[in-house]
Amino acid sequence: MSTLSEQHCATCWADAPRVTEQEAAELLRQIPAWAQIEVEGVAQLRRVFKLKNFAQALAFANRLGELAEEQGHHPALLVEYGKLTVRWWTHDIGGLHINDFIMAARTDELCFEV
Ligand SMILES: C[C@H](O)[C@H](O)[C@H]1CNC2=NC(N)=NC(=O)C2=N1
Repeated sequence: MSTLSEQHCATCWADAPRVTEQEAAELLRQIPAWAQIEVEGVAQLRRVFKLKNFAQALAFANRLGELAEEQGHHPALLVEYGKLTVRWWTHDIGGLHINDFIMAARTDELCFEV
């Protein structure tokens, strides 16, 4: 089976299943720099990338935005001086889908982290 970062997001329907706890634990092992968090009852993946300055954080955010548009799956981004906080979850199902793990892995591939 291909690694997460080689996969593409599938169209996710409103009735698509969330990943199970067991599946999430297995998938998280493939993206060890990410944490699974819960925000207002919604499971999400989060990573804080350390960058040189604001310009680099913004450039990373813009590149990630291009990838999100290509894949039709979009993150929550917080751009700060020297930091970019990225969160992935699937709004349509109110939780985590395999697409979120794919996009977390593909985010790592883009990383300009210093
Ligand atoms: C119509 C459009 O494809 C959908 O609303 C997509 C857009 N991007 C998305 N991104 C994320 N993270 N979750 C979604 O459920 C989602 N849905």
